[in-house]
Amino acid sequence: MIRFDNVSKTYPGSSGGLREVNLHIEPGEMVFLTGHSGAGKSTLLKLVGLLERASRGQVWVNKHNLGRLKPRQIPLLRREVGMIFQDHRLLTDRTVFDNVALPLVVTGVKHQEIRRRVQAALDKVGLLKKAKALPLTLSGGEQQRVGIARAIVSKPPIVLADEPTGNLDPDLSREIMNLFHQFNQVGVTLLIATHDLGLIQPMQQRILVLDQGRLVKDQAQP
Ligand SMILES: Nc1ncnc2c1ncn2[C@@H]1O[C@H](COP(=O)(O)OP(=O)(O)OP(=O)(O)O)[C@@H](O)[C@H]1O
Repeated sequence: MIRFDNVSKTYPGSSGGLREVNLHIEPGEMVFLTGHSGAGKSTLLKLVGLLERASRGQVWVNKHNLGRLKPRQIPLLRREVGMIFQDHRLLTDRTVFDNVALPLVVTGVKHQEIRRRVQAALDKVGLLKKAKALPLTLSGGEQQRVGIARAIVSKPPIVLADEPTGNLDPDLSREIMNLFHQFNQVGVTLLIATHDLGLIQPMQQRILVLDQGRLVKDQAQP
């Protein structure tokens, strides 16, 4: 589902990035990505989500070689990858419904279908009753769940999350992890970057460790 062949990423004027990363994630896996601050976790996710391009090597996502994508194929790939960020990135002047609907609106899905799918996504994250609320009237955990609903509304086979529990207390963090686990149970491939080892160790999933841009450990599911 996700493959890195000798992938390096350099940023102009920075020693950070990724160095010769090789990696293979099968369909339906749930994988955690960890490592010190600046180790390259966000960079790796951005390469999968096409927010950055590799400097060397090949990134494959759902059978597409990202270095060879034609411009018209980019929106298609974006629909196949849902992204969740620590800071939610919600539009504060739009309702919860409108925020979740956004990925469908930009790809021209019909009004009725949008309604049905947004309701289904909000139901999954337990926020149907908040559809008309504005994001800033919600708690941090609820805002994060809106971000998750937006990431899954187009039913992507791959979901990436960058520090999704970074601002949440331990109970809410476990709630979010349970949600991810439920998505994984229905076949979604998940790649989740986090510092929070205490949260991920009990989940008994595969853990990848980055150190200064190198993949230094790939610890299989026990
Ligand atoms: N757009 C950019 N321009 C220049 N350097 C960058 C850019 N993005 C990331 N870097 C550098 O690449 C390195 C890896 O950054 P990245 O954000 O991938 O790390 P991270 O493991 O996600 O860190 P954190 O846990 O602090 O979010 C860092 O040294 C960072 O300064």
